Amino acid sequence: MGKIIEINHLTWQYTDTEKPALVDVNLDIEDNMFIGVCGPNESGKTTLVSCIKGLIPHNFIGSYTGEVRLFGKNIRDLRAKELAEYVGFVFADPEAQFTSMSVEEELAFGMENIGLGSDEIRERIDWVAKITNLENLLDKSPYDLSGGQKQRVAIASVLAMQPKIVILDEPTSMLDPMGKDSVFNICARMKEELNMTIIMVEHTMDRLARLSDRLILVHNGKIERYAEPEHFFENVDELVEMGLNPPASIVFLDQLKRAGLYEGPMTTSVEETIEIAQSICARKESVQ
Ligand SMILES: Nc1ncnc2c1ncn2[C@@H]1O[C@H](COP(=O)(O)OP(=O)(O)OP(=O)(O)O)[C@@H](O)[C@H]1O
Repeated sequence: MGKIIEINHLTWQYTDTEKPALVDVNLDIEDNMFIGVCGPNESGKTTLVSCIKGLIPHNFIGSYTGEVRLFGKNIRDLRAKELAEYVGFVFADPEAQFTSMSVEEELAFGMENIGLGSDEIRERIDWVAKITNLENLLDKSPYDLSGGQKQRVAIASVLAMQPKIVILDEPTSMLDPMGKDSVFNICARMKEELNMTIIMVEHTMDRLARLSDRLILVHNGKIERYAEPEHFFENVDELVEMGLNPPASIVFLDQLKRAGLYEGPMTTSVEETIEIAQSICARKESVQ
């Protein structure tokens, strides 16, 4: 698997602000990964993903040093059309993305903009509507849908463009638990079945940690940690100090470690955590 995103010594400061929002960021992301991005408020998460989408520096004013490369090409040299083919972006507020009066038109919009033919557009609409379970809503106004349905429309319109990378910035923050589940499930399928690279900024750590191949911790504009979940959660105290809310299974295993009852690796899987707890109980019973 090759690197598809490379960030080298990236520092970015929005104009008229006192300090850089990102400071000397270095990051490599490989193909077909699910990357979870977490960190406290105002730490630089949205800024980081905006740099990967090329919104920074193309659409913002500020000072930019270092470089971001997508598929080996400097993002500064990529045109809007190429960027749209490489990277799709889903916002927290799906309505911010809507431009049409029906779901079907909404899904077609981006494809019409890049000049796809009507047969290709029809085929892709049917394909994304199936994946995101929107088949019965195509003639509805996107504004009349539930929060979860709206977010599925936003994701479907990004999927229809078939980008290699999909970035989602707090996509579930406005959704109820069912809406959250459906967004997480669709994103998992996008990675597994469509081989996309998913980068998700998210505060719901439990679900994010379970799906992610790697987690990034952004703190004060820097990448403080970039690791597989098992290693990411090794020092729980430090994460809590930095404003994170680790998943319940991690907090539980950390307590077992402190009590001298467990020495193995951390896991975010509920099933594995139960097995660990059961084996500790069995050990204790056999000693008594
Ligand atoms: N358009 C902008 N103009 C000026 N400063 C900005 C702009 N957007 C973000 N910032 C500043 O950059 C820093 C990082 O903000 P950013 O939105 O990237 O953080 P975040 O981790 O995504 O926050 P949150 O979790 O609250 O959404 C903050 O200090 C913020 O005030």
